[in-house]
Amino acid sequence: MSHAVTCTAPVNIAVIKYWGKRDEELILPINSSLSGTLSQDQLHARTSVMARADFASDAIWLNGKQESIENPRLQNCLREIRKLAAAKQTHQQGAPLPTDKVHICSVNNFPTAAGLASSAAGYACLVYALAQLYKVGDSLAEVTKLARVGSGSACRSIYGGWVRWVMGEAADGSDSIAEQVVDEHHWPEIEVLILVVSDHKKTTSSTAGMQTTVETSSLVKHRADKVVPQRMEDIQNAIRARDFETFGRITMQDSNQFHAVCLDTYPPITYLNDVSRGIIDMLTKYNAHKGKIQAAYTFDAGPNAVIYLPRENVNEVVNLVRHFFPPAVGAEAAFVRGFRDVPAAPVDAATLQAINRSVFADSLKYVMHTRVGSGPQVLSNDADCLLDASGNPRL
Ligand SMILES: Nc1ncnc2c1ncn2[C@@H]1O[C@H](COP(=O)(O)OP(=O)(O)OP(=O)(O)O)[C@@H](O)[C@H]1O
Ligand SMILES: C[C@@](O)(CCOP(=O)(O)OP(=O)(O)O)CC(=O)O
Repeated sequence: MSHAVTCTAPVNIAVIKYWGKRDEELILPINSSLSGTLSQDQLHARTSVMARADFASDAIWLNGKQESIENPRLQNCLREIRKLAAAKQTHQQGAPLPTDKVHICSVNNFPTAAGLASSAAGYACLVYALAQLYKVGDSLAEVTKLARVGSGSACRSIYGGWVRWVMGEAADGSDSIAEQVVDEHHWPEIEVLILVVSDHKKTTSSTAGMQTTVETSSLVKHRADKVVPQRMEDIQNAIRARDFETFGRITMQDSNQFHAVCLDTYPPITYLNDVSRGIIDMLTKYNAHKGKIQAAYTFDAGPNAVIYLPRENVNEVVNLVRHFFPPAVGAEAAFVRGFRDVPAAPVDAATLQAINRSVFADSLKYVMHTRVGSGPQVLSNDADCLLDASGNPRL
C-alpha cells in the first residue's frame, strides 16, 4: 500500500529580519521577525512525498537530482514528523506507519540557492506535505515548528499574507511558532519587485553568517533586545492600518540595520554589492523627491533587492529601474517578468534629475514582479505528482 501527497509552498521575504540563533539545533532565534508571503504564481516549491513499507530507504530528489538524505536539517524534519505521527498513532486512521520509508521529490520553479529564499519554500513544502501524508497537519502552529527545524525562515512560509515568527522563550522551542498577522486579501494594493542582481556568488550562508554574528557582534544584542521588539509592534500596526509610510520606513531601517550588524561581525560579512547600493541610492532619492515613501527596499543574505510598493507606483519604479539599471541590448523582452504587463515609458525629467546618478547597464538579470499571496496548497490531481507509481521521479 502506498500513500502519496503533493503540495506547493511559497517564498517569504522578511521586513523585520531574523538574524541570530539562541539554539542552533532547535533553530530558536534571538528576535522575532515578520515577512510577506509571496504569490506562488511566480515563485514556489512543489514537493511530492510517498511512503511505502517496501522502500529500501528514505530518498530525496531535488530539481531532478538525487541528493543526500543524510542532510541533518532534512533528518530533523523527518524525525520530528515521525515522532508526532507515532504519538498521535495516525497510522490507525489510514496514514503510513512511522517506520515506513519515504521518497521525496521536489522542484522549485525558480533558481535554487540564488538568494531567493528557496530553502524557506523548500522546507515549508516538505513538512507541509509530510504533515498531510502522516495526517498530523491539523494544527498549523505545529507545522510551523516542524518547518522551523528545517530552516528558521521556513516557518513563516506555512501561512499566506503577512506572518510573524514569535521568538518564544521556552528552551524546548514549544512556543517559537509562526502566526498569521493578516491574510493576503488584507492589503492587496501592495506589490513586490525582486531585482535579481547578476552576480550570484553566494558568499556566506545565512546559517554560518548569523552564527559568527552572534559570537562577535555587540550590536546584534542591542538590535535583538532593544530595537526589534518595538519595530515588531509598530510594523504590525502599520500593516493592520495599511499605513505604507510607516511600513516602508521600518522595512528599510530594518534591512539597513541587518546589514550594519553583518558589517559589525568579525570578520565582517558583506552581502550588498555596488548594484545593491545603487538601488538603495536610487530609491532613497526617489522617495525624497516625492516627499513620501513610494517604494521600500529590503535585502536578505545576498545582493538581490526586494521592493515592496503600492500598485500605483509600480509603473514608475519599474521604468526607473529600466532607466538606471537597463538590461543588455537585446535582452529587453524578458527583463520584467510577472503577473501583468508593465509598459515601458519614459520617467519625467524632474524625477530623473532629482535622482541624478550614472546608468549601471547589464547589472540586473531580470526583475520579477509579484505580490503577496497564499500559504501552502495541496494538489489533488494525480498528474501533479512528481513520483511515479513505483516511487521514482517522473521524467
Ligand atoms: N524544494 C526544496 N526542497 C527541499 N530543500 C530545498 C528545496 N529548495 C532548496 N532546498 C534546500 O535549501 C538549500 C538552499 O538554501 P540556501 O539558504 O543556500 O539558498 P536560498 O534559500 O535560496 O537563499 P537564502 O536563504 O539566503 O535566501 C538547498 O541546497 C537545499 O538543501
Ligand atoms: C536574511 C534572512 O533571510 C535570514 C534567513 O535565514 P535562514 O532561515 O536561511 O537560516 P537558517 O535558520 O539557518 O536556515 C532573514 C529572514 O528571512 O528573516
